[in-house]
Amino acid sequence: MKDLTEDQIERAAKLKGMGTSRKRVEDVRFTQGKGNYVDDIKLDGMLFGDFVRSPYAHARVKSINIEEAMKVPGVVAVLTAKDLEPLSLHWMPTLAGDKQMVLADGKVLFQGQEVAFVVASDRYAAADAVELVEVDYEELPVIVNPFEALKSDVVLREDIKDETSGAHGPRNHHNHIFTWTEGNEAATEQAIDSAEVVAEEMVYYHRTHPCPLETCGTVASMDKVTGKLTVWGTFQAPHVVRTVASLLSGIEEHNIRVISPDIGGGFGNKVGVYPGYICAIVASIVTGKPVKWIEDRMDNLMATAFARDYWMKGRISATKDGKITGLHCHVTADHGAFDACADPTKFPAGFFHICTGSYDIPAAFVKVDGVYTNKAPGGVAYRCSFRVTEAAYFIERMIEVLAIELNMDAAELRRINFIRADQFPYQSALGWEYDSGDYHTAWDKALKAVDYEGLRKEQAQRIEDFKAGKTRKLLGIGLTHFTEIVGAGPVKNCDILGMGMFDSCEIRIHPTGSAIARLGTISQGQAHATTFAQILATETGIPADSITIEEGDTDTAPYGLGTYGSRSTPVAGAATALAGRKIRAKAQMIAAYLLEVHDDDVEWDVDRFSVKGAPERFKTMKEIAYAAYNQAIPGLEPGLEAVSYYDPPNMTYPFGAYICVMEVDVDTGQWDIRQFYALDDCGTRINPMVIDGQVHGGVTEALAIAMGQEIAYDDMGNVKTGTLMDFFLPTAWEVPNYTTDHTVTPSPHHPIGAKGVGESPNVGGVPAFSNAVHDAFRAFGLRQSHMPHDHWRIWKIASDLGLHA
Ligand code: PCD
Ligand SMILES: [Cu+]
Repeated sequence: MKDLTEDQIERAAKLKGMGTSRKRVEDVRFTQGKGNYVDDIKLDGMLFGDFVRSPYAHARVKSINIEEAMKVPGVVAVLTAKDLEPLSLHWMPTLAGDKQMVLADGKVLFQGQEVAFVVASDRYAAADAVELVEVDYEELPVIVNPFEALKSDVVLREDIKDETSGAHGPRNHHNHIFTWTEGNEAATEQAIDSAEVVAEEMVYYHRTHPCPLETCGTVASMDKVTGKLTVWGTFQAPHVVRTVASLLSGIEEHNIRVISPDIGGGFGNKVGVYPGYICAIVASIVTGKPVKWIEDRMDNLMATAFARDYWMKGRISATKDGKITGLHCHVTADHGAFDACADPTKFPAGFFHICTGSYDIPAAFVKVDGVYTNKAPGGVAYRCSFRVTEAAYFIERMIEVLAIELNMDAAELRRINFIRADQFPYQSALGWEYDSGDYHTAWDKALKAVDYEGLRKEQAQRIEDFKAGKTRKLLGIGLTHFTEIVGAGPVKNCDILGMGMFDSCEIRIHPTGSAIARLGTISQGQAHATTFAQILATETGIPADSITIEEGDTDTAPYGLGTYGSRSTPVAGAATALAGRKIRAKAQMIAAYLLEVHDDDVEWDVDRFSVKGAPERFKTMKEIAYAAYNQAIPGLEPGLEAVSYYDPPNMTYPFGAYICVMEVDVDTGQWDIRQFYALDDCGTRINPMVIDGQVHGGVTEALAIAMGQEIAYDDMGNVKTGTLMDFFLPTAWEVPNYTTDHTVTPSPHHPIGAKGVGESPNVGGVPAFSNAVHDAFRAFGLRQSHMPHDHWRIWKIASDLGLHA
């Protein structure tokens, strides 16, 4: 690249383009309480809906009596499955190819399941009436353990009990959903059988929940005069909701308008379709009035979109010197009552087969068995693309266990096995093509930054002091090197219910040189309005401050598949850059005409086109935009607009090196994070400050998951952590200071070289925290213990290891 002149540098700075820590433009309204969330939407004559939910995890519904409920002043209707049946809406398709009850049809399968929908003139009347709906239940045996489910005679899903095959192939038991495999089993078994060293372990990643600040909700408004249905909602994929709503209801798609207003955090919780959406829409169609449904916190934790619940049985083999030769993994995946996982349709276990991680493993095999239990459905990517955090946790634990088996330093074991920079693009044994990476550079930088050797010395001293009775606190050094896989697409193998996973951007430049761009994605806090404008500023030379970014209204935004799986930057970000380049291509022709030279004789210069060799002769983007509308240019149509639909050729593979230094108190189980270092490589960085914010947020969620957050059930299927008294959300009290760092290895196939980053900190953070706990006790014989590592579990580890004598 040519060096920029001082003048060019000055002009570029004014654009606030890529690489600038531009302040988040959306925060002006968020910090002043001027956001506009679903619950802020208030329409004339609006009714409110609320659910009667099952107190039982498994029960037959013998009868539902709504008589008393209907007597509550203000109650308009009480919907049950019987009312939805004539519309064929008592069941709905799930994203995973299963079907799910909208309202209990004959029985309930998890605690908190939707049984009836009360519609009333206000929230309070609805809540009062919910109490008065009488449901006669007959309790059935409850199964909360997936291993037991596969042995039990109890049939959970009676509706499909005789079906020997489901959306993802054969079922071998009435509580079995699918078996899915990837890799070469024979070669893997052979590698493991003939290996010098083998480590085997069961790694459990517990059930948790995204728990965004704003719960899920919707306002549905059927205008019987125009025939138009408008639905506001907490949707991470508004266009998909529109298409699905059209297919289910028979209302033509142009008569449905779906709007995602401001969203108070998504984290995967708002990808799926929930009964509340369907019931609000039906209620609005039936009553002809707008109907609002907003979950309370307990509804949200109990009934929507859990994450994880993966039992991962692993075997990893290596030579005596630590070169890994094979990896085998069998997952028992607890999907709850309905298979409602949010994954691209062809991937029932998401991208779990990224589980060879950052390592060059010649032979690998994974097998995933999906199982029904009496728990809530879901299986969402709580900040981890699709099952990538499970994969990263698995491999990063297996590496630690192998290091113990080899009696080797875990940092060194990683270094020996990293995919080398010269191996990219790298073909993994489980079928992925990693686009780019430089793991050794990142790793060395990370180890140096924390003074790894010094830390190990300190740890050794601490162990001695502990044994000598001088301290009761141990020191753990949690290492992680993760590889993420984000940006679904490619359409050829990624779709949701048949809808290919491309994304889009549409730009309109106004005559005075400012612009609006609309995208198929939707921000839930990620700052898209800030960062997408930066991409366009660099591509078109229009200052970011003069560009409005709009998302989330299906009547105006181009079709897109929404925001989750860190796909906005890899897919919509690429569409944005390419649409910007289309604008520039037309601008070049206009500039050449205005400057009276040939198209090829002008060149791009930050915010203008200038004549080659005569930079003092130029037309700025502002001038070009004005001419585009107001000057007749032979052979060119007026206007300056562009649209781009982008189907990515591959996913992007961000990576990072995280290190957590933790002290644990052997007697109380309390932990204290002394240092957390996070190095992320997400390719070209659009907004370093936004990236830092993403990392802070993601590591904090990782801390929550690793150290305490859990959706726990008792044997009766009761949710034990259904309120924020029991469900751990970290506050400023628990959250440590983070040190962020980066390397930059651009994606070779992305127009601006960017990879996603939003999910990485969760993918890397969870194993870093967990490995720190394990590492603290390694010298005393700990191999594996299950998350979340709350104070009780850490105390229990110490107790089991005999450290409380
Ligand atoms: N290289 C780069 C990359 C990136 N970036 C930035 O950062 C962000 C992010 O991105 P991404 O990664 O692409 O992603 P998105 O797509 O946008 O988003 C999504 C994610 O995001 C994250 N983050 C966040 N934040 C907030 N605030 N909120 C929320 O909710 C959230 N979520 C989470 C999640 S979970 Mo899933 O759904 O589970 O699948 S997925 C997810 C944005 O703004 C962008 O622009 C930059 O700058 N650069
Ligand atoms: Cu996930």
